[in-house]
Amino acid sequence: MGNFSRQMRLSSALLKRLQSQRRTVAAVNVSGSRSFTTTEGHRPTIVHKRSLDILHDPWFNKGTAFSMTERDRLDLRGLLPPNVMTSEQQIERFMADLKRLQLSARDGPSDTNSLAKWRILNRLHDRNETMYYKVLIDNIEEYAPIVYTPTVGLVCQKYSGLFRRPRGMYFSAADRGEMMSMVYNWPADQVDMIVVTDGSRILGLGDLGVQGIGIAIGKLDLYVAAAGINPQRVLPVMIDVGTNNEKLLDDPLYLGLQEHRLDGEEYIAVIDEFMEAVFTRWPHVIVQFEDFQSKWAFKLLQRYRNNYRMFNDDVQGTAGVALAGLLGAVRAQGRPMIDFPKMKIVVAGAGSAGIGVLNAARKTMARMLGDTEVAFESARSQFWVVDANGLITEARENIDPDARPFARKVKETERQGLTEGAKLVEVVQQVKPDVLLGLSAVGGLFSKEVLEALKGSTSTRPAIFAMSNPTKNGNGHVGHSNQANNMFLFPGIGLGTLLSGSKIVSDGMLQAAAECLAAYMTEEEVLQGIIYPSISRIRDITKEVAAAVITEAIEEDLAEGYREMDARELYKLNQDEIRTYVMNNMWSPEYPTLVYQKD
Ligand SMILES: NC(=O)C1=CN([C@@H]2O[C@H](COP(=O)(O)OP(=O)(O)OC[C@H]3O[C@@H](n4cnc5c(N)ncnc54)[C@H](O)[C@@H]3O)[C@@H](O)[C@H]2O)C=CC1
Ligand SMILES: CC(=O)C(=O)O
Ligand SMILES: [Mg+2]
Repeated sequence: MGNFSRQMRLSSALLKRLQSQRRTVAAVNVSGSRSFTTTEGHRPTIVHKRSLDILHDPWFNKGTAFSMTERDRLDLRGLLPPNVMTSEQQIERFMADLKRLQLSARDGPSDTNSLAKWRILNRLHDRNETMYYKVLIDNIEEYAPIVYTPTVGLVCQKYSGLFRRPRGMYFSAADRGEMMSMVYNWPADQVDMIVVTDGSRILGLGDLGVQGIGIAIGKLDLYVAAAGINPQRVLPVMIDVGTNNEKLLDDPLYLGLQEHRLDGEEYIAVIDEFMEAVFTRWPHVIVQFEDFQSKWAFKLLQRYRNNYRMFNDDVQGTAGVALAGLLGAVRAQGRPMIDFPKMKIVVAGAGSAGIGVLNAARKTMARMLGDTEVAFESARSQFWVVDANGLITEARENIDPDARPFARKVKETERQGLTEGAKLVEVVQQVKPDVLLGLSAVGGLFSKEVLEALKGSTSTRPAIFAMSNPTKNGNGHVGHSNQANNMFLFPGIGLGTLLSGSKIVSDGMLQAAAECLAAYMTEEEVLQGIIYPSISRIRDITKEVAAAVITEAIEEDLAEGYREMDARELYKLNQDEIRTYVMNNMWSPEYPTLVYQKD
C-alpha cells in the first residue's frame, strides 16, 4: 500500500495548495468578467470561416457575446441583435429558461421534466459549446444527472424521437472496408478521447442498438466538464453492428441497421477495422469502451489492451470505484487497511462490471497478503457471487469462464448451509457479509428482507453499494450524487493517460487511480460513512486521479510525454509539479479571441 499511504500524507498539503490556486483562478474570472474574453495576453484562435458559418459552429460561436470589434473582423455585423452581452448575462438568460421548467412543475421532478431539461441543454450544446460547458461545470451536481445517468438512459431509449443534429460518428456493419477513409470525414485533426459503444448493454437498459450513442456523448460531456478535455478533441462513436432488440427491429422510426447483431469473427473484424482506422488517423487518441455486453467486453479488452491506448470503463473504471469504496468501508468500520483481505463480500451480478470488481478486489487482497500464488488463491474465498440463477458454485453447469474463479466449492457451501443457486437473501443470512455490492441491472434486489438479513452481519457497520443503473430501477439508494459511479474515475484515467503519453493503460495505472480516490476522503468523512465525495468536487478529484495515473506511468517507465512536455522533462517533475502540469492542461470554458485567416 505504498502508494496509498503516500497519497494520504500528501492530501492535506495538497488541498491547501489547490484552495489557494482556486482563489487565483476565481480572481481572474472576476476581474475579467466583462465576458468570456479574458484573453488579454492570450494567443487568439485562428478561424478559417466567417459570418454565419461561425454562428452556426458551436465550437466557435459566442452568440450575443461577440464584441463589436470582433463582429467587424468576422463579418458578423448585422447578424446578431445589437446589444453586446457579457457571458454572465448570457448564462443568466439561459438559466432563467431552464429554471422556469422547475418552477412551473407542480409535482416535482419527473421524467418529463428531466427530458425537457436535457432538450434545453442539448440545444445549447448545438449552438454554443463554450457556454454549454460553462453551464455544466458551474452546476455539475444539478446537471450531471441530466446529461449523464440517469436521464441519459431515458434519452437513449427515446432517441428516435429526440434526434435532431448528429453528434459524433457512426460506423456500421455496412461500412466494412471503408472505415480507414471515413475517419477523415471528421473535421478535427486532433482527437484526444473517443468513447465508443456498440449499444449492446446500455446502462441497465439492455440492447438499445444505435440509440446507445447517447451514452458515448454523455461520458464525453464529463470528460470535458470533469477532466477539462478540449471539447473540440472529443469524439463519440457508435459502432452499429445491428441489434437483437426485437422492438427496435420492428420499429419503423428506428435509426439504426435493422438486422440482427453480427457475431463471432465477423463482429471482431468490424471492431478491428474501427480500431485500426482511428489509431491511424489519431495515433495518440485514447479509446474508452463503454457498455459492450460482457460477452464481448472482456474479449475485446484482452485483444486490444496491450497494443492500443484503450480501456473498458465498465470493467476497469467501475472496478476502481468499487475498490475505492471497499477500502473506504474498511476505514469506515474503524479497522486498519490491512483488514481488507478479511472482508466477506457478497456480489449480486456477475457481468462485465461485477466480474471486473471481483478481479480487482481479489488482486488487491492478494497484494496485501504478500502477492504470492497462495495469497491469490486464498483471496478468492472472500467472495460469494449471486447472478440471475442464484449463488454460483462449482456445481453450476455451463459456468461463464470469467465467473469460474469465483464459484464456491460445493462441500464448503454445504458446510455453510447453502447450495448451488441459493437466493441472495439466503446467502446474506448464512455468510453474514461485511459488504453487499449490487451490479445486476435489476431493480429492487436489495429488498427489505435482504437488508434485514444484513443486520446479522458480523461487521459492526456493514456497507451496501447499490451500483446498478439506472438508479430509478435501483436498489433504494437515495439520490445520485454519491452513487458509486465510475464517473469518479474514468475522466482522470483518460486525462492521466493522455498527459503521461503512455501507449497503454496498465493495471498499475488503474490501481493508482483507485487508490487515489480511496485516499481523497478525509478520515473524518469516512468515519461519518461518507465514502465517495460530492460530484461538485469532480474537477478536483479528476485532477488528483490524473496526477496519480501520470506518477504511476512514470514509475512503470511507460510515460512518453505529451506535446511540449517530452518524456525527459516529465520524468524530472515532482508531485506538485505533476499536479500543476495537469491543471495547466485542463480546458476551461472561456471565449478565445477569434481572428480570421483564409484557408
Ligand atoms: N455505477 C457504475 O459506475 C456502474 C454501474 N453499472 C451497472 O451495473 C449493472 C450491470 O452491468 P454489467 O455487469 O455490465 O451487466 P451484465 O449484463 O454484463 O451483467 C448483469 C449481471 O446481473 C445478473 N443478474 C440478473 N438478474 C439478477 C438477479 N435477480 N440477482 C442477481 N444477479 C442478477 C446477471 O446474471 C449478470 O451476471 C448495470 O445496471 C449497469 O448499469 C455498470 C457499470 C458501472
Ligand atoms: C455508469 C455506467 O457506466 C453504467 O451503468 O454502465
Ligand atoms: Mg457503462
